[in-house]
Amino acid sequence: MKYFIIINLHAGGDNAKKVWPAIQRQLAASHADYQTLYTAYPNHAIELSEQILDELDTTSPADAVLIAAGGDGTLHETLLGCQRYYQAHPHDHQVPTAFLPVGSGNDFARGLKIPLKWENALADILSGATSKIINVGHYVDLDHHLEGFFTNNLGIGFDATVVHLANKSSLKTHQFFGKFSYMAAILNVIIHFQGFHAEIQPANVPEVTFDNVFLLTTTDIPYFGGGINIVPTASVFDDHLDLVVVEKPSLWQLILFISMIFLKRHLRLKFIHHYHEKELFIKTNGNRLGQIDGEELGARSYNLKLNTIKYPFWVR
Ligand SMILES: Nc1ncnc2c1ncn2[C@@H]1O[C@H](COP(=O)(O)OP(=O)(O)OP(=O)(O)O)[C@@H](O)[C@H]1O
Repeated sequence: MKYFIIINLHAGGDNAKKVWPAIQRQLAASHADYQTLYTAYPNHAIELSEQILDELDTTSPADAVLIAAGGDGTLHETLLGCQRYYQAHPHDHQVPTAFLPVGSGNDFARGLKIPLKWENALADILSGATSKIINVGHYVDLDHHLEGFFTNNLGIGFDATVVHLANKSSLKTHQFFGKFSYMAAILNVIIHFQGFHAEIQPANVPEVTFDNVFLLTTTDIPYFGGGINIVPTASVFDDHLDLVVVEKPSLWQLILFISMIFLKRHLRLKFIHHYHEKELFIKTNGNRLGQIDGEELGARSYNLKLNTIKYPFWVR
């Protein structure tokens, strides 16, 4: 196997930089044939994966594996580059991507049961993993004729507002206080959040309208927000997406929601709506923040079509 590692040394509040020498030692001890590409700026992993696939197209080694080393953002960018490349250059054999989790949230690794200890994750990549088809979330912005992908989730409302506030916090990059910036952001959003209007159109089901939405998240994996088990049954191995709509809860409903999440029974609550669909249409009103795999989408109204596309993933 020839491994192409795209590493974001800044992932996990520079955790990737700290562990990179040890990763290189494990690669050498395993006699792995690899090449490293370092991301130099945000979104660089998109270009790097396109560049690798372009080079591989001329040499076409069938035994190549791309490794995204970083957090969920680095994986998102790497897969986005792959999708863009193969959309422009359709190919019978697509190079699989693996994930080495050295970031902070690592929801994708949790969702696919990839070991959170990078030593074990790397050992799996180097031996035992094979190429398996996963279903990556795909959205089309119907108003702006744009499209994109998500490996984890696409959220409008509560989760996106938390991401936005945490990103603005001066504590974000601090190894210890970074976690508190998220907690402070969550508390702030819960107190001040104004519900919004949303129309949902699942395939083959009549349109549903909600007037006071708190959280509207479409997920490809069970987790969001750094380990919250929002849809325990969600899986990238089926071609469905899971949508969770939470209407603005009262204080006691919020306490109930949080407690039931721990029991994995929150989806039975009356003010929570769960859809498991191959295709979804979502329309929201007003200036609302959105997030995709933990990255901000901006504040606007959304008019989206969502489904999944298939991609080979290198996993045990
Ligand atoms: N050289 C760089 N300098 C600054 N930012 C970078 C660089 N390379 C990548 N980035 C950006 O760093 C951001 C965070 O990366 P990533 O999501 O992988 O780590 P994380 O936030 O620690 O992990 P997680 O998303 O799992 O919480 C991404 O938006 C990415 O574009």
